[in-house]
Amino acid sequence: MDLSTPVDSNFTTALPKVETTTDNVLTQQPSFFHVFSRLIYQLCDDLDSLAYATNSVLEDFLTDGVRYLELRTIPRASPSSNITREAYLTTVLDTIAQFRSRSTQMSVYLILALDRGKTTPAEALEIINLAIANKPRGVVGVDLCGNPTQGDVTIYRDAFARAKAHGLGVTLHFAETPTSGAPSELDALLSFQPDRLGHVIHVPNDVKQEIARRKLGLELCMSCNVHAKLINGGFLDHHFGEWRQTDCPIALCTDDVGFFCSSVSNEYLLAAEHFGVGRAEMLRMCAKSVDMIFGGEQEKKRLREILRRFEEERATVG
Ligand SMILES: CNc1ncnc2c1ncn2[C@@H]1O[C@H](COP(=O)(O)O)[C@@H](O)[C@H]1O
Repeated sequence: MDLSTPVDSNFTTALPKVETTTDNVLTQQPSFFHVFSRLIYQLCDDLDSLAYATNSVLEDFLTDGVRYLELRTIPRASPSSNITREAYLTTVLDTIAQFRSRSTQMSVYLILALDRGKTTPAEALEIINLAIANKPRGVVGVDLCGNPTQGDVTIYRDAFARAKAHGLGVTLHFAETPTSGAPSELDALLSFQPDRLGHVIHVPNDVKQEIARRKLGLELCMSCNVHAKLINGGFLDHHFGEWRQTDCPIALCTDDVGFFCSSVSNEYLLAAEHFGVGRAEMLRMCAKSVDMIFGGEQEKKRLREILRRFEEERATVG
């Protein structure tokens, strides 16, 4: 059922299921962000494991019925294993290239992320330069992620300006916690002129209006926000209910399948179950989400055609 969804994902999808507590993942840091630095990155610190994980993620999304994927990763050097940032990125891009040569059903692109609080301004520029250099291999955008309770986002102003100047899409993790929903941070992030925002949870009314005015693409992660207790309440209380009333295109995303154990198709099912999103609205939402992809006009055309055919076939079936 899921046809054309830009997906914010992590390579954790390929790793064994990691149990988390149901405490707030951001205040209970050891249960979430530390799992990356203390467990996942140690399990996945050689290029063979990285290629294996990347490939498994791609196969899983394909099996789920995804037809367009934007995968996101922080290109990380692992000095203990002599892996440079470049080697990490080359391995991911090589794996994507091999996947493309086997399967044309699902288009795959890559977004490179900066890890707030960890990435220095100089490293940020290095990552942006890598993104620019690898546009021909399918890098389409850059993101700011990481622990939202850490770091000053304004140090990345030059990096995002450079990314935009070189035609990369900009998406930002936005207002995941009350602290990272402070007006000064949100103003700074919006001044980077992002194309899309992820999460958008703790947003004051005036900022909501600005986001709606700009019609920014929203990457919403229902399972993540509910299970990680980033929002108060359950699925019915999720801000998807509010954003779907605006003109912003929405893509339902998985965030971390490895943590939250929910595929993209399940995220769409959750929207149907909890918010009564029917077939017509679902199709409209998917069609609108095509406008927010970073993969370019040809991809948009392809996705619109897939949606058109899907609609036609289902109409014929009855
Ligand atoms: C609520 N969800 C989230 N919010 C913010 N940052 C997140 C995140 N989930 C994951 N990350 C960030 O992505 C990194 C994993 O990147 P790779 O895939 O290893 O490249 C984690 O270290 C974390 O900082």
